[in-house]
Amino acid sequence: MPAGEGEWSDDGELALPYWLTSTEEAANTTFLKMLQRLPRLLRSAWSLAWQASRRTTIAVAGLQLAAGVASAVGLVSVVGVLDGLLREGPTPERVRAAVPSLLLLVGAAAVKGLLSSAAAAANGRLSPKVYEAAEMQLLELTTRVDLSTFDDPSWRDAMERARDRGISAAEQLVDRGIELGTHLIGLVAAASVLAVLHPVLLPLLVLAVLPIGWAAVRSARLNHRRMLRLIAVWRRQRMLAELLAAREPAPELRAFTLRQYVLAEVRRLLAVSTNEEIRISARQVKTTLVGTALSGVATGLTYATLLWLLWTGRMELAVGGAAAYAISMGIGKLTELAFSANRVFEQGLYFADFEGFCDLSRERAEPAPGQAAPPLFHEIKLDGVTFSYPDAEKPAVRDVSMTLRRGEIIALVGENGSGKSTLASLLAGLYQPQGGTIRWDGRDLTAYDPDTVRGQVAVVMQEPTRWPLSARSNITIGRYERSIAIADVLEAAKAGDAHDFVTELPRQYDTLLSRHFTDGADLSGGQWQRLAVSRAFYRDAPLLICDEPTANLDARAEHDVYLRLRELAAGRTVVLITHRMASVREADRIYVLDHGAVTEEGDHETLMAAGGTYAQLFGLQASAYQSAV
Ligand SMILES: Nc1ncnc2c1ncn2[C@@H]1O[C@H](COP(=O)(O)OP(=O)(O)OP(=O)(O)O)[C@@H](O)[C@H]1O
Repeated sequence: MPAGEGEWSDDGELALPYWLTSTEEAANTTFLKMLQRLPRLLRSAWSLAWQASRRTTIAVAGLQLAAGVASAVGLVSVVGVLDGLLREGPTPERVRAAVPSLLLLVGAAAVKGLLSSAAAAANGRLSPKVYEAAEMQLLELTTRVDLSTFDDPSWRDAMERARDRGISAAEQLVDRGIELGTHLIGLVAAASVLAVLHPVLLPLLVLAVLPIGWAAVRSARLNHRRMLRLIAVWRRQRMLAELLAAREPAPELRAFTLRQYVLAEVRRLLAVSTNEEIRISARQVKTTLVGTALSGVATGLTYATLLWLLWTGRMELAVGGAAAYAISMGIGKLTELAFSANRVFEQGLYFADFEGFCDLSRERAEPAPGQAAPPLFHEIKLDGVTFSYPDAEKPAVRDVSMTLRRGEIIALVGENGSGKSTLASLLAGLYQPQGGTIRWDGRDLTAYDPDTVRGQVAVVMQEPTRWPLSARSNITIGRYERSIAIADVLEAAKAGDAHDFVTELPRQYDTLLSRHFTDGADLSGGQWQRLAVSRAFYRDAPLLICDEPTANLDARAEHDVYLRLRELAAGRTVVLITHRMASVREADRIYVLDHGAVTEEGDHETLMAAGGTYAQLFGLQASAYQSAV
């Protein structure tokens, strides 16, 4: 904050954080729109089940529907029993008349019991498979989108929604779809009986259940809207909660006595979601109350009509008894149907999020032209390359032209945020430029399958990922598909200066590098970096990009790595990003970046003689060293 200009106010964020407003898209889905989409969603969920296991899907659907039919037969036979017992005549005769229906009832109940158990067993196998298929589909699409999509917050929100509820919704939708079908069969049975007994009872029955259905659907939509509104809050709260519980930030949290600050932020976020949940829950209770009251009135009306029919002699008592039973069964079935339709509707909303995310990710998937990049190249040429991150106002790299030849070491220097890492990512084929071209031996990179381009590049990232694998795997994942020769692993480890400390680990190369597991070990920042350098050596690619490979290294290790880089550069192209000016001295060509553009270019002597930014930066570091001695 500029001195003397007051204090930053964070009231704005406390009132309505900017990351909350992005979720204001909240539930534009109307009931009718959703109803139209439901058949398609049910189809997609079923196709996931189909992919997961055809036989189990057929078994589950067949058994459940057969159980539904058995239950319907049971219902009809109860009516037969009542009809037999309540008819006029001597009691033994009435009992005899009821026996066939009674036997049918018992048989149907037994068959239904068997079928339901078999269906439950089959479903027990199908559900986890659907979950697995949905999870795999999500991960496959997530890892196929181009890297810049990860910088797009709306895509990440969509991913969060899909992960949070969407995957389980796929599983649920399959289950609920079957349930809906089963209840539909039961309802058809009850309704047919009623229609036969007296047609006027049927519409009254529907009237009794409509309010419950309305309340259930409204309540489901309230829930879904709540999720849409809160998803960004949950995401942030989870991120902070994970930071509070993770090992890596634990020292900084304590060193800066940040505990109270972060806890207060988590509390604030939890309060936002708790208040919203309480608000929604109150609205849901009101909705259910209205639905149940209206339904009660309509049920009363139905029974009143039945009494009226009996009173006026329009219906016989025997039929009246059966009708009373059918009404009660019908209301039961209709209520079940309304609830399972509601569950389908609710899960459909979440599954629509899953489908939406999958569609979005398919749109953002990297184009993969069939042609493979050449295994070797002589020249990489950038021509007017420009790149902006999603939603960024200014390009991170603008109008950059440069040529990199085989055997050269090229250095990129510049202040923080000047675009060096972004340019390196473009060179590595991680991002596609929005303007200009990157050519390998005259061929535009976009003509090649991006994975095959990356296959020719080894990158040492600024913050290498700390893979929770063994030390050996941390090196060999550089070319995981290659069969592992011990000599190659040792050579790469020695080249990256990792061999010595790895041999001091409790299980040497087999040591698991994660403190989260028993017998796991953790490394220092510099040791992780040495492993990353070894991984890049092991990858043995014609283009090596080192984004501050020595930031965490001690002076001797740094010196050794640069010596080896020189050796490695023979026959390869090395791009080096570093703030240590002494290390770039040896580069064949140095590019100075400022606000994404190249402002100076040449070897060390040329740039020193030019007396520009490079000479200034170099002079600053050299004088710092000199004054220190
Ligand atoms: N993932 C991202 N999403 C949005 N903007 C980004 C992202 N990464 C970098 N930027 C922005 O792009 C610009 C260039 O960043 P870049 O990381 O390329 O700079 P750099 O020169 O490598 O910096 P440093 O020396 O600090 O590593 C910066 O303004 C930065 O804020």
